[in-house]
Amino acid sequence: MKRRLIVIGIQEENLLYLNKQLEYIFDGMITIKSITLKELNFGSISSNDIVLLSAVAIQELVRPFLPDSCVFIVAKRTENVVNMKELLYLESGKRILVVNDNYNDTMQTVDSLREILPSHIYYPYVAQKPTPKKIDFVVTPGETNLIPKGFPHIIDIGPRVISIETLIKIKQHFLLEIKDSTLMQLYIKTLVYLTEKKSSVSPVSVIDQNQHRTLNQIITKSSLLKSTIEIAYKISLTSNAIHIEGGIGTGKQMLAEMIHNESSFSTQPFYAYNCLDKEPGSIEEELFGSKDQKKKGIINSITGGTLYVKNIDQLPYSLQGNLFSLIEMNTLNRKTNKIRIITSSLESLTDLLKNEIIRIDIYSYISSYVLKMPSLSERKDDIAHLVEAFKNHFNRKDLAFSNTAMEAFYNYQWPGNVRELYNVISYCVCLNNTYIKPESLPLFFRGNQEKTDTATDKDLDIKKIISEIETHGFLSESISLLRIYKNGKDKNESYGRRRIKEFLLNERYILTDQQLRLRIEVLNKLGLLIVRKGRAGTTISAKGEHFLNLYSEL
Ligand SMILES: Nc1ncnc2c1ncn2[C@@H]1O[C@H](COP(=O)(O)OP(=O)(O)OP(=O)(O)O)[C@@H](O)[C@H]1O
Repeated sequence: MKRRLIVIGIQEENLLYLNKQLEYIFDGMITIKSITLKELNFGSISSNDIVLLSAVAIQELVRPFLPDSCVFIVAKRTENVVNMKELLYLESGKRILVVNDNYNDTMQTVDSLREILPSHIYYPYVAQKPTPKKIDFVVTPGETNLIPKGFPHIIDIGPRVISIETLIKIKQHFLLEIKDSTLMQLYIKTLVYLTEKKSSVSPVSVIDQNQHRTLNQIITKSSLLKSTIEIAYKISLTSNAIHIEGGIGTGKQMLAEMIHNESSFSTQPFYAYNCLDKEPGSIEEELFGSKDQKKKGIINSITGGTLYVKNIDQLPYSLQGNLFSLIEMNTLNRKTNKIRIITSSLESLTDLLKNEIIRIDIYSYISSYVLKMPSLSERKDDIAHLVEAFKNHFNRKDLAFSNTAMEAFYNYQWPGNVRELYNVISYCVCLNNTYIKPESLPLFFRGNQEKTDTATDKDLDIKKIISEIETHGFLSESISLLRIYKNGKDKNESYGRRRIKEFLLNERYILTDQQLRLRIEVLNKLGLLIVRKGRAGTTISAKGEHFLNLYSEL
C-alpha cells in the first residue's frame, strides 16, 4: 500500500485548515488523509503510514491506534505572519493581551508572538485571573468570541499554520526530492493562499474512513432520532434520492454515510460535495464540468456510489436544474441507476421551497424522502450517553464530570450540536485532570453559556446601543439583521452570508459583502451578535435578543 501522510486532529475545522496547507505544499507528491480523533479506529492507520499529530496533547490518545512500527511527528504550529500586517505596523512597546481557547495554546501563541515581534509586551489571558491594566490591544488566533468585554481594539491573526521545520521533517520522511529553499517558497505562498477567502482544496471528498459505521451505531435514546433511524433503514434499501435536514453538527453527513453503508451502493465510494461558501461558477465547474469541457466535473467523473450534496440551499437556482435532471434520470432508469444522490440543508425543505430557494421540480423528487436530524437541545437526554461514548472512545473511562459540570451541559443550548459536545469532551480529555468541574470547561463553552450572557446584560442601555449603531447610519438594517439571526436561532438554523443577503433583499436592503461584514462587525462589538468562524456560523447573543425585545417595546 502506498505510504500516506495521516493527519490527526481534534476539531474538524482545524484539521481542514491544516489539510489545506499540506495539500497546497505537497500537491501530488504525497497522499494526504485527515482524520479526527473521533473517527480514528484500529485499522485506520497502516504500519508504513506517517502520522502527523496536530498537537502534542493528543499523542497519548492516538498511541493505542498506531501500529508498532509507525512513524509519527507532532506538528509544530506557528502564527501566519501574513495575517499579522496590522500588528507589524504598531509602534513598539504596546501592551497586548493574548486570548486563545485554552491555557497551553494561549502560552504557545504568546511565545511565538514574542519570537516574531519582540518589540511588544504580551500578556496571556487567563480566565478567573485579573486582566493586566492598560491593555492597548487584544490579539487572538480566530477566537474573537472569547475576548472579555470592554476591549475595543481587537486584532484577529487567524488560525495557526504548520511550521517550516515540520514541513521539512515530512519531506525527509517521504524522501521527497524537493529543495528546502523551494519548500520555503511554497510555505510562504501558502501563507498568502490561506488568507484568501476562496481558497479551497479538492472540491469533493471521498470518504472511506467510516465504511464500518452503520445505522445501529447511532447513540440515542431519543424517540425523535429513533424514528429518523427507522425510516433511514427502510429507504437505505431503495435507490431513491434522499434529503436530510438538521442544524450544524447534528450528524447529517454521518447519517448519509451510514445510509450508504447499509445500501447496495456500499461497494462503491461515498462522495461528499459541499456547496457552502462557493461562487456559482466554481460550483458549476466542480459539479457539472466546465463549458469548454476541459474539466469534467464530479458528476461526469464518478461511475457509481453515493454523492452527498451538502447545503443544497447554496446551490444556485440555475444549477438545480442540472441536478434535477440527474435525479430524474436515476429515478426513471431504476435498473441502471449507479449513483444515489443524498442532499442536505440546515433549513427545512418546505421553508426552502416557500422562500423560493429551491426549485419545485427538485423539491417534488426529494421531498418524499426527507429525514430530520434533531438538534442536541431537542434530545438532551442523549447528552449523558454521548459523553460516555466519547469518554470510551478516548479510552478515558476514569474521567468524571461533577454534577454541576453536567448541569452546565444540560443548561447549555449546544448551537454546534453533537460536534460541539464532542469538541468539549475532547478538550476535557486533553486536560491533565480526571475530575471536571465547570471551571475546567473550555472558555469557549463558558463564554457562550446563555445564563452568563443574560446575567451581565440586566441593565442593558438600549439608548446607548441605538445611538452607537446610528453613528454608523444603519439602525433599521441592523434591526432586520438581528431579527433574521433571531429567527434562525429559534429554528436552530445557521445562515451563511449569502442567505443573509437574500433575507435582507426581501426587506429591500441591498448590501455588498463589505457592507454586510461591517454591520456584523459592529453588532458583534456591541455584543449583540456572536460571530463564530466556519460552520458554527454567526448567531444572535442573549444580549441581542434582549435588545430586540426592548427595541420592539419602544
Ligand atoms: N449520535 C451520534 N453519535 C456519535 N457521533 C455523532 C452523533 N451525531 C453526530 N456525531 C458526530 O458529530 C460530528 C458532526 O456530525 P456531521 O458532520 O455528520 O454533522 P452535520 O450535520 O453533517 O454537520 P454540518 O452541517 O455542520 O456539516 C461527527 O464527528 C459525527 O461523527
